[in-house]
Amino acid sequence: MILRLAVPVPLRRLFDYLPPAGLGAADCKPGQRFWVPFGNRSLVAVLVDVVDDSPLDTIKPAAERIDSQPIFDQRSRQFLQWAADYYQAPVGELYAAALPAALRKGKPADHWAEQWLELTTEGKGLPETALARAPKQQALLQLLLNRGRQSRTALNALGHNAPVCKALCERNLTRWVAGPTAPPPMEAVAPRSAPELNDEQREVIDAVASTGFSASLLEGTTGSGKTEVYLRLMERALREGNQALLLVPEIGLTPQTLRRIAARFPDFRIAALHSGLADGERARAWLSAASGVADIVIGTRSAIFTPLPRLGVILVDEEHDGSFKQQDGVRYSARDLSVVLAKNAGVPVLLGSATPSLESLHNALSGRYQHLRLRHRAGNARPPEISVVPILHQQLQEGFAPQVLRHIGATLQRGEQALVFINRRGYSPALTCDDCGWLADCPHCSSKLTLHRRQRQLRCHHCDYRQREVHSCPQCHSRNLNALGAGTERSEDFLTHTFGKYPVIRVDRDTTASKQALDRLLEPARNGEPCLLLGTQMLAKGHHLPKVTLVVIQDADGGLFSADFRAPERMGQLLEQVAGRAGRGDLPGHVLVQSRYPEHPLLQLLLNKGYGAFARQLMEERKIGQLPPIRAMALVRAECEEPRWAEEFLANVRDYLQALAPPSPELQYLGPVPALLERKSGRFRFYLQITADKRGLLQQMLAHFCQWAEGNKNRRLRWAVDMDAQELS
Ligand SMILES: Nc1ncnc2c1ncn2[C@@H]1O[C@H](COP(=O)(O)OP(=O)(O)OP(=O)(O)O)[C@@H](O)[C@H]1O
Ligand SMILES: [Zn+2]
Repeated sequence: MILRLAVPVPLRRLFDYLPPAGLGAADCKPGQRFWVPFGNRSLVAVLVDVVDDSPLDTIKPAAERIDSQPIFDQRSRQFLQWAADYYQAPVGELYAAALPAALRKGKPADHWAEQWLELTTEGKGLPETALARAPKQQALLQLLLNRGRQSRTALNALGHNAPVCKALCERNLTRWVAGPTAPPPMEAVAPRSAPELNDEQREVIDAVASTGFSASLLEGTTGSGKTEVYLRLMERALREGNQALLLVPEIGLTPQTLRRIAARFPDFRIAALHSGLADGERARAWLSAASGVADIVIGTRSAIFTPLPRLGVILVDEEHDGSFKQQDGVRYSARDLSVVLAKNAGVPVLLGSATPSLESLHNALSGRYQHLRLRHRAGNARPPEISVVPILHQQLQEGFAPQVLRHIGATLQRGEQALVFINRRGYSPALTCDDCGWLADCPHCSSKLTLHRRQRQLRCHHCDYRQREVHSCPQCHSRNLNALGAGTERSEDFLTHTFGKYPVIRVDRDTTASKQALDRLLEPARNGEPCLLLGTQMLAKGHHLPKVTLVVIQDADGGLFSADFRAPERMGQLLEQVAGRAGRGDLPGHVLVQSRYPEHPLLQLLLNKGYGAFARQLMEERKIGQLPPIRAMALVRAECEEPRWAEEFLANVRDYLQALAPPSPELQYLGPVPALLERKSGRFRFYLQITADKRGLLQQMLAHFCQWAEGNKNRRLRWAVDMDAQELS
C-alpha cells in the first residue's frame, strides 16, 4: 500500500510514501494529514490517494498520522486538484493555502473536538411541563428539544451553566458525548425579523432555483437591497438542511456584518473565517465548517477552499472586489472558483454587485450566467444627484473647491452628515526639497515615500519600509522641505480646522487597525449626529448610513490615464460605490465630483448614465483591443535583484512557448516588459503577457512550461504563472 500525498513544496505533483510504522490500510484515509520527511525537513502533507504501486524504487515511510478522521472530504479534494491544474499551482501549496495556520502547522484536529450534550430516550419522551419547578433545567431541555444537541461551548455562551447540565445528566435526561468541533460562539444579538420583500427582490429570488447548479449575476444598484436577497437565499438553503457560504471582500467582514446575519439566524451556527481571528479560533471555525456542524460560513477569499459537506448555496458579495483575487503565492480568484465549486456541488451561486466586474458582466451578457437586476433603491431611498466640479483653474483650498466647502458646511448645519472620499492615506504622498529638487524615494522600490506626520515617519506603501521624518534635505541640507499633495491626514487637519464644531472621523487603514476599531469609529455616524466622515475606499463599501446626504469625491481622475487597461474599470467601480453612500435613507443624496477633466467622455458617461452604461462602453473597448474578458490572459512573472536575469529568463520563456505555439491572430505575446511598479522590496519585476482566444490552449502551453521551468536552478530568481491576471503592477 502506497500513500500519495500533497506536500507543501513548489513542485506540481504528488509524492509517494509508505504508511507510518504500525498503520495499515484501514488506518489511512484520503483527507487525513501526515507528517512526512522531505529532504532534511519534516512537513505537514495531506493524503490524496491510496494506491497499490509506485513507480519509485525506494520509498520512505511517512512519519506520523495527524488526524484520526479525514478533514478534507472527496469533493473538496477534487476541487483543490482542479484549482491547482487551472492556476498552474503546486497542489501541495494549494492544500496549505486551504488550511488555517494552526492546522497548516500540524496541530491535530482532535485538539478541538468538543463535548456535546444530547437528550437520552427518556429526555426526548418527557412531557413539556415535567420540569416546571426547575426553570433553568426546563429552559435547557427546551433548547435541546428545539434545536438538537448542543456543544459545551455553545451552552456556555448561552448561559446554561455546568450545574444545570449536570442535574439533567443525573436525572438521566441528557448525556455528554464526544463530537466534532463547534464554531466559536458569537456575541449575543437580539433577533431581527426580515423586511417584506419588494417585487424586484422577489423576482430575483424566484429566479434562482433552490436545487441544482445555476450561476447568476445580480447587478443591483447601490442600496437596492442585495443583502436582503442574500439573506433570503441563505435562509432557504438552511431550512433545507444545507450549509450556506457567503464570501465577502476583505474590508467587508465587519462585526456589523456578522451581527446583521446573526440577528437574522439565531437558530443556526455561524462560522466566520477572517484574518482578524486568533489561530486557534480560526482553526475551530474551519473545522466546524468542514465537519458540517456550522450552518453558515462567512469568509474572505480563502474560505472558498473550506470543505463544506452540506453545501447548499454560495453567495459572493461585491463580486467585483479586487481582494477576491490572491496576488501572491497561489494566484487564484475566489470569485471565479465559486462558480466551479457550485457546479461540482450542484448548487446555485449568486454573484452580486452594484458595479459588476467586466468578467462577470461578460458571462451574464453572453448568457453563461443568468442576469438578474435590481434597478431601484429599496424602501423610500432615491438615487443621488451627481454633479461635476471642474477644478482646473480654480483657487483650491487644500485640494477643495470653494463651493464644495460651502456644501459641506451647509450639510452639517442642516444636521446631516457628509462623506469625503480621498484615495490616499497618510499626510502627503511626496516630500521634496524646494532648493535642490530631492525627492524622498523608497530605497527598495521604484516609488515615493508617503509622509505620515502623526507617526513622524516616511513610509513606503508597497514594501512597508519606514524611516524617521526628516526636516532638512539629506542632499543639500536645506530646510525648505515641501510636502506635496494631500492624503487623509492632511485633509483631516484642514477639515477639522474649517468645520471645528463637528466631529471629523477619519477612516483609513491607519485608524482602523482592527475591525472593532472601524465599528467604534463609525458609532457617531450610525447614531445620526451631524459629522464629517473622511476616508479611503474603506468608506466606499457596504456601509449603510442613512444620514449621509453629501458625498464628495476629491479627485476623480486617478484611473483615466493609467497604463493598466483595467484602471478605468476600477475607477468607475470606486466612484459609483462611493457615490452610492449618499441618500440611502429618507433624505435625498447629493454627490460632488471634483475633476480636472470634467469633459472626459468616460467620466461623462459614468456620471450621466451610471456604471452600467460605462461598463458596457468599456466592454466595447476591450473587444477592439482583444483584451480580457473577451480573451483569456495569463502573465508569466519573474522577479530578481538582478534585472537582467529576470528579463533574460522571460525572453527564454517566450522562445520556449513560441516553439510550442507560434504567435497568430488568436494567440499573442507581449514582453518581457517591466511591471508598472518595476522594483519592489529590492527586486526587479518583469512579466510576459499572453492573450489567447482559447483558454484550453493557454492552459496546455502553461502546463508544459511549468514542468520545464521547475528545473530552473537560479535560486535568486522567482517566477510565477498568473492566470487571469488582474493587475499589471
Ligand atoms: N424590501 C425592503 N423593504 C424595505 N427596506 C429594505 C428592503 N430590502 C432592503 N431594505 C433596506 O434597504 C437598505 C439597503 O439595503 P442593502 O444594504 O441590502 O443594499 P445593498 O444593495 O446591499 O447596497 P450596497 O451595494 O450599496 O451595499 C437597508 O437598510 C435594508 O435594510
Ligand atoms: Zn518600498
